[in-house]
Amino acid sequence: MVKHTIKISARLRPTNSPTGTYSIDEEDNGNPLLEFVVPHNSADGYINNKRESYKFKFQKIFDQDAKQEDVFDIIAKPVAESALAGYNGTIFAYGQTGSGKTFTVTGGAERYSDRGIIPRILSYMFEQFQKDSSKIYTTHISYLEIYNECGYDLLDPRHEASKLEDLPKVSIMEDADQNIHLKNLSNHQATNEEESLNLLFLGDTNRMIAETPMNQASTRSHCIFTIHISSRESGSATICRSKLHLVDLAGSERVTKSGVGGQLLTEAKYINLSLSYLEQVIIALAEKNRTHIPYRNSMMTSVLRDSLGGNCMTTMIATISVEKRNMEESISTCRFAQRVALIKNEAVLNEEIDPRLMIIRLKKEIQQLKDELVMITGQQRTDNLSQEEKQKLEELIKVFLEDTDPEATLEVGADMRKIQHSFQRLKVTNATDILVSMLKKEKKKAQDAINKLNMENGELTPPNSALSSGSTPNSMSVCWYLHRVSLPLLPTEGQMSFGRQEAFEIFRTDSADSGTIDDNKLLLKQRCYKIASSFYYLHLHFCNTFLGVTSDSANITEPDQVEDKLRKQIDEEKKSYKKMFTRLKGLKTEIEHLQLLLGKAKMKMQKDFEVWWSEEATKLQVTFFSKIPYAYVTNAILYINPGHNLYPIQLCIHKEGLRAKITNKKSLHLLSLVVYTT
Ligand SMILES: Nc1ncnc2c1ncn2[C@@H]1O[C@H](COP(=O)(O)OP(=O)(O)OP(=O)(O)O)[C@@H](O)[C@H]1O
Repeated sequence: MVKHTIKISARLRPTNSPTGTYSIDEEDNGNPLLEFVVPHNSADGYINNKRESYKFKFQKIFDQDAKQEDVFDIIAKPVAESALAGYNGTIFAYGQTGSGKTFTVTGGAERYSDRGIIPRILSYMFEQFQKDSSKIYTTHISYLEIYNECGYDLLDPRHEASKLEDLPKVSIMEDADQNIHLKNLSNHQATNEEESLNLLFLGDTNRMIAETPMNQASTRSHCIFTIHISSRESGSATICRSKLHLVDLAGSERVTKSGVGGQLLTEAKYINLSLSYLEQVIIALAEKNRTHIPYRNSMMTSVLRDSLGGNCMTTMIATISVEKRNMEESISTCRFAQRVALIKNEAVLNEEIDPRLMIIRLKKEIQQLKDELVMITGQQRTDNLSQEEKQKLEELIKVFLEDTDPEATLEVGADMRKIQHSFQRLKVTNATDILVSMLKKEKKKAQDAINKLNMENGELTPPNSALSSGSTPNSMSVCWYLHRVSLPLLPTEGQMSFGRQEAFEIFRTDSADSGTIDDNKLLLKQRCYKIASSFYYLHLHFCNTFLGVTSDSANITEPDQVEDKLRKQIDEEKKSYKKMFTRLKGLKTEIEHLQLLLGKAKMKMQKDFEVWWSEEATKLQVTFFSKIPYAYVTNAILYINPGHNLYPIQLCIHKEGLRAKITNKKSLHLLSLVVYTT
């Protein structure tokens, strides 16, 4: 990774007109200063009558007599070299109309020596490709024009026959890794310098064709000529990919000063807007701790995102007209450059593995290793073990498993197939052991639970526990009551979504009312046991009494004595029955009351939950989703963490954006939001 700030240089356009006062001080520690001197209180109406001198530091200043060759050597060559080494690069020219941007980037039309940065870079690159026989280079070229915030492919062959407005527009697509892809922008392979220059001229011609006196696109559009380079050492699966953007921006003069109207005013507004967005991005990048950079505001900043504050070696050339009348714009251009100089970029080597070549290489390596193995062992190995080999191995494993010596080892030799087979076998054996022990544990747990239940309800549970044996007639009643008591508070499945149900469960446990509900449930359970056991005793007692009465009656001889005894017994039973009946009636009332209380608590909890649920949903919407335009969102999953597990909650898309509902404030944490964009 190479960290650096964007390099800035200035180029002054030669002129025969009267110039303002300016000077270049080369002596400032290798960073020359460009100074403009504006007369104090000038009658010419200069912009600022308070200051006289404006100084700007650059890495390099090219005076009026500078040659195209010098500009290439000092500015463009280092960027081209790093692009060849696999780093992205950008060179962009910024300045007012007529200050020499196109001359610097593309070149003058008259002399060969006036060739600009692009043809010189192409020439240099193909020369380097030829010199370096250790690598295979591939070059593709694209040429994009941005006019009135719309992108056009300057290499589209339909340019000749169609108006600019009728051509398909280039649009920006962004992938999951926020990489920019340009739809409708063609990429043309160039195998030599000539082909690449032809593409450059084709693009420039198309740019000119679109021009009319009213529509001088060259002045009012931004152009990005991109060279895509990929290189690979022969035999290597690693591919190096880099992009080199060469950018000729539209004139930077202000609308108010340009004195235009109609179509030209509209264009000027667009230019000003996109340059102002560029300025905003640059200001944001220069600010410390700024997290949001408004790249998406304009097409140009979106395309140049990597070049500004990203993975790129970037250089800016400020083209300056030193004519007296252009002083204001020149100072403004220099100010812009000073801000750009603060931006830090981190260029990384763009290497990737070609999977196709990697597979071929690995296959070759495997075959070599196999051959070596055959040579060493003297045995030709197949992919699978033979039947005989398997049988021998099984015997070895059996002996190993049966060996009680903890130090015992399993010797299968240096054969991966045998090692894998042995592991597989041991895994199966181990899994069976684990399953058996799990089953035993579960069985014990179940038995313990039954015993515990019996002990807890010992006084109420009848002898020969109805719960465990299920053999007495009363066990039915006990089970029925238990079942009724343990009815779930949650609405049934289907009434609530999975996430909502989970949320409600956690809300319920964390709720202040939850204790009361649980207490009531316990009480209700106890009452139910009581009523069930009372029924049981009543039943037993009745049977015993009846049996006692009938068995005793055989020994009684005196009818009136028998009658008396029976009457007394019946009276006793009546009393006892009445007592029991009153007790049961009380218990029934208590149970009914408890059930009502439970129902009420359940309703209150559900209501509280609904209020809290909608409050949280609104909060969440405001916090997380208000910034996501619904048009970009097709689907989203929110992961929440109730307790220890992750639960995805499906979100719904509404007209005004995304809506998500999230649960319990105490124990749920928002972990991540996955948004799939169109
Ligand atoms: N360094 C230079 N040497 C000689 N001629 C130059 C130089 N710079 C610019 N010119 C000439 O000045 C004129 C305007 O330059 P150019 O078209 O490059 O300006 P520009 O900034 O690209 O303007 P626009 O914003 O309209 O595209 C052209 O005729 C060009 O040849």
